[in-house]
Amino acid sequence: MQPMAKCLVLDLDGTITDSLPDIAGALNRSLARYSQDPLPMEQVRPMVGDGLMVLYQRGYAARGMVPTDEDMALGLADYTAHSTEGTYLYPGALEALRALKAAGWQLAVCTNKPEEPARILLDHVGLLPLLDAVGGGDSFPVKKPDPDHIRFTLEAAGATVAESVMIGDHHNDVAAGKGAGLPTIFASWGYGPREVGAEADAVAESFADVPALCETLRP
Ligand SMILES: O=C(O)COP(=O)(O)O
Repeated sequence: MQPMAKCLVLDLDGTITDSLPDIAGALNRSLARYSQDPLPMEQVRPMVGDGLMVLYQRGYAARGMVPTDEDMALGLADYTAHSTEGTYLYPGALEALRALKAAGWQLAVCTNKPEEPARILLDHVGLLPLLDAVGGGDSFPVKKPDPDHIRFTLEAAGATVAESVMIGDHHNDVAAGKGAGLPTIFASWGYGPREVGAEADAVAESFADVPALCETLRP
């Protein structure tokens, strides 16, 4: 029987792309509708990781407010329309992912960001053609830290848990990866606190480390 290809499952925000400026921008435009001062980017950073809806709830809570369903719907549409303006790939991402692909690895993104803006962003940075699946925060009935988000994404990629590795910068990524039975890599350049690295099987200091760590974790 043909062995299954190995698969690297990647988180998006804070792992592949620095998306914080556009996420904070959309949140602050939403708050501005209520004449609220913008939240500084450093205050928004730890609010990222549980999807856009939770981000809006956290951002509004910081101003003593609760977003309405309309705020959420407008926020998603506004973010989707502006998600590529100030968002960039982390250094070495394209090179590392091309190298893994050339070595026969499959690549899948598992993000809590809704699938539509995730695909727009991945297309914009030139990664979409390299990917075997994109599992967004609204693609399945669950999202990270639920391990099923990873399992469903792997299934969409035609890959198996037994041959896969997870990389992410957030506790949710490591927890979901471990819960699904994958070895995990902490992306130390992202938004997560350094302590998350202690929960993972390996720590990558930069994208250049990733191909070798994948081969070590799935020889
Ligand atoms: O949109 C978010 O809050 C986080 O998305 P991520 O899962 O790609 O980090």
